[in-house]
Amino acid sequence: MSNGSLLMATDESTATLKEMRDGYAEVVDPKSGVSGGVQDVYGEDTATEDQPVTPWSVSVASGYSLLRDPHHNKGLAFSEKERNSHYLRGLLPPTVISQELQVKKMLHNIRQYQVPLQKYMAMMDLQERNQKLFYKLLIDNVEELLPIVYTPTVGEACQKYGSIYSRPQGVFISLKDKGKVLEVLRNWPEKNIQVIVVTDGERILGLGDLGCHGMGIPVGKLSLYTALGGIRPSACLPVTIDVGTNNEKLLDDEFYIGLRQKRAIGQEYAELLHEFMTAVKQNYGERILIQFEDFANHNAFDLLEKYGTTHLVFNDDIQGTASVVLAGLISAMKFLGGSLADQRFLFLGAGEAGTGIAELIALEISKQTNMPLEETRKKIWLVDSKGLIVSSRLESLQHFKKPWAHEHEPVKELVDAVNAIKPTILIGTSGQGRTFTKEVVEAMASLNEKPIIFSLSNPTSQSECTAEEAYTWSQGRAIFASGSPFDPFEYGDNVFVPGQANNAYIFPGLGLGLIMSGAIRVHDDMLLAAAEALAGQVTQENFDKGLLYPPFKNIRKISAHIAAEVAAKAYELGLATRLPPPKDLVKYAESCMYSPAYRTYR
Ligand SMILES: O=C([O-])CC(=O)C(=O)O
Ligand SMILES: [Mg+2]
Repeated sequence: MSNGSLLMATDESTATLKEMRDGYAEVVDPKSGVSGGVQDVYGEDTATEDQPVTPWSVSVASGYSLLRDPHHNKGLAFSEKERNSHYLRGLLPPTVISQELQVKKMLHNIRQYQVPLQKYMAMMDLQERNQKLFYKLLIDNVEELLPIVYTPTVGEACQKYGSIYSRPQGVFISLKDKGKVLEVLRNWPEKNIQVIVVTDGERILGLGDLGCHGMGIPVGKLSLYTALGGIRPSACLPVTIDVGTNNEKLLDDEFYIGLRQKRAIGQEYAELLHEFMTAVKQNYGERILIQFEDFANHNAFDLLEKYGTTHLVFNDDIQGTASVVLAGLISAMKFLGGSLADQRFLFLGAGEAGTGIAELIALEISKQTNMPLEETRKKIWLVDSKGLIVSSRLESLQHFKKPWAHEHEPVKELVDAVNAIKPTILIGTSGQGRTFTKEVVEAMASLNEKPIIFSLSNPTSQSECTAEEAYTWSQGRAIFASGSPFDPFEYGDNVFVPGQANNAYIFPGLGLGLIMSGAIRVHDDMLLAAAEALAGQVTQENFDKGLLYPPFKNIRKISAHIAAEVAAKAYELGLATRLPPPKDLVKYAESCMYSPAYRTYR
């Protein structure tokens, strides 16, 4: 499966070919010389528990097996010549069609489904059947299909993963594999992995602990690595680390696919994670990119800190989200006037996304103004489940919240915090739907001519408010963006197109930039560079429609620009190992991108 050659000449396959020849010799009747018959040639029927057989197969990508190999299958698009030379004659109906027509047909089929989850399943099915067609369809129709393979539908898919499960995707590493993680990785058919997205399923989007069913997230994120960032599918590895789940509903669910036990914590957890991190580097080398995704706060920050100095790691929820939000704010400043240093920021939610964004904004302002970070942080306030984070709470705060405990009276409710802090920018990263109430949005609108409101929690059900609510309650004055997509909304004479402030804008380009430069570490300056590159792609025309981000339909071009800036930063910081640097980084990024066009088989 790993390459285009027809025969995989591994030691194993040579051995099995020999067995096949031996087996064949037995069925030739020595007297008549006639072969055939009903003999159990390979001893499979007569095998017993103590008489094992070899489950061998010969990996020749032709004929029937070619049609079932998702990397090479082209379905009805196999040409006459290919059908002749690859033993496909008769295995396909006579018509030969183009990939374009196949895309048209699939899109038509997918549109027939009323239920998004059915569309998701049809897409997953296509990915398993014909990988190039899947990516061609996704790339050519990214705005329509992103909400299917990604948020919000992927959230529902994870919630129902056990019921819709048909074929395993990615690599599952559970507590049972302790001591054998390297072996597990070696079972994966592809050897040249460049990027891993890994979750432990404890905080899937804003949906909480979904345990092993979190696998939908690494699978979805990596589809975007390929579709949006052009990383080859064979270089992408989705991983779920199963240490149990504390979700009682799942533990009682007969279709649950994971370990039925409470989550391992402490040393047991740390040891499995460490074995994984070590095995990954041992198996794939120093330049393998590991993206942590949807870990709970208590592990996410620790893992990033622990492995940030030894591995090429990046936490999408902390750093990717931070970079995309900063990009939106940079473009808001460009069009509204003013600078980030003039703003007051209030967050609802002080977890990975909230504190990650806050820190990157503080860093950017510090770079822009030469003010020390401790000072720029004071422009940023966070509210968590206990209210405004203030210095009187310092003792009891988790470590990642401490930098945000400023001098202030305690304030319990968000709306009171809005009135007390008077933010110009309100950002929701709480994972709690409907927390930007009418009162909150109205308070923002009474304080600001153009209130900037970001409802970032995913999927749509967890969004702090809807686009309609933000525009209506602010009388059409809000500059709004959300983590999950909302349709354009008509208000008065205007149609507002809400921006999607989702890390999907950043991680594919960031990943491509890291990979193409051979970077060995992720640096905060690369996140700033990515944010600036993304903001640089927003036009006046986009902004006039209410968009703080460029449309997703141009995402490959956008990713190439982000990749180029990230790679440039990697070279500048001395963190790149692919030398010498290419002359034109944007062109180089584009030239590295995977194409879903069919190849012609000789
Ligand atoms: O997956 C998404 O849509 C964005 C994200 O990382 C999250 O919400 O955890
Ligand atoms: Mg995430």
